[in-house]
Amino acid sequence: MSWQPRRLGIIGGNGWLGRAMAEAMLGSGWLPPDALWLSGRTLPAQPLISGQPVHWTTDNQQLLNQCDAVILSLRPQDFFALSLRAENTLLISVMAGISVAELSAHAACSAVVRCMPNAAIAIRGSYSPWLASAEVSAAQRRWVQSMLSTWGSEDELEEEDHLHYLTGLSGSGPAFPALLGRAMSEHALSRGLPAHVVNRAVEGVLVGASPLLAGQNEGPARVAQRFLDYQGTTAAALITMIQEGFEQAIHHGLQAAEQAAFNMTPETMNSRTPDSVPVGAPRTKGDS
Ligand SMILES: NC(=O)C1=CN([C@@H]2O[C@H](COP(=O)(O)OP(=O)(O)OC[C@H]3O[C@@H](n4cnc5c(N)ncnc54)[C@H](OP(=O)(O)O)[C@@H]3O)[C@@H](O)[C@H]2O)C=CC1
Ligand SMILES: O=C(O)[C@@H]1CCC=N1
Repeated sequence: MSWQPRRLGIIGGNGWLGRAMAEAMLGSGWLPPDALWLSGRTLPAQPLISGQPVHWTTDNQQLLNQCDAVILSLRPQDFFALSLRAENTLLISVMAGISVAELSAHAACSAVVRCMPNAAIAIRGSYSPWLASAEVSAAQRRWVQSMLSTWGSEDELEEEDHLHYLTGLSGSGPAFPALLGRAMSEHALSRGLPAHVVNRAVEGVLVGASPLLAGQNEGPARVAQRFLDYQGTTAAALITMIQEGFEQAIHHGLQAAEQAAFNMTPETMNSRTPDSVPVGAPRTKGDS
């Protein structure tokens, strides 16, 4: 038996992720535009999604009344201020750190899905792990899987702790190669190389070479080991990076993200302002 909502809504539809999800679902032809409702606190300057007209509203309750499945895509710190009654709705949250129990209690709703996509939805390359409350039927789960497939790949999880962990690893993950690229660019520029060459060299590494790690190939640990065994210039770089704490820094970063996901309170949410820890100039305990 299959399950199909009459209409799908996205609360926070004009945000970074909300719009990307909508573009993926419409752009792939998976959802017709008249079956999509989007809401925001303000109406968008560009209302078309994938060049097609959809329903926009600033009234979340109107959206809830129209839709049998609703994605919550607002910032976690805005969630508890949201007035929501979604008794007969399949509620799907992409919000970091808000648990199934919190979603269910705040929205008066028992059929709840949490999933954690990432910014690669924009190119339909997101990895989106997800989990569902017991009240979500097998048919609804299959529908969720087919929706997530329009964003990229997916896996159903059994433990919410794993979703908290993956919020850091894969949800935040697209930022990590970007940080690596930034560090490489800064070093090359400081050595006087032309900016256009630096940009193309870094892009060649991050975008051109990453498919070497894809699916059926060797996997990152084997690739790194092959270069270490080669004992050439690459090994010189890798050994120094490892000795300087590269892997430890990654492990600590993933742990920090996991803790942030576990510890989503209005206080902690508002404390990570962009200039509390500037990228490229990490603060240590002694800094003022
Ligand atoms: N960005 C990412 O890479 C990822 C984000 N996430 C999660 O996705 C969620 C959305 O993130 P993101 O898209 O980046 O955030 P944005 O800030 O870009 O978008 C959030 C949107 O929510 C809207 N909004 C806020 N309050 C309300 C409300 N009461 N009613 C309706 N709309 C509201 C805002 O609309 P307006 O502008 O009109 O106020 C805004 O467009 C977050 O919970 C985040 O944890 C998960 C994985 C990856
Ligand atoms: O940085 C964030 O909080 C969001 C959630 C996971 C990825 N981006």
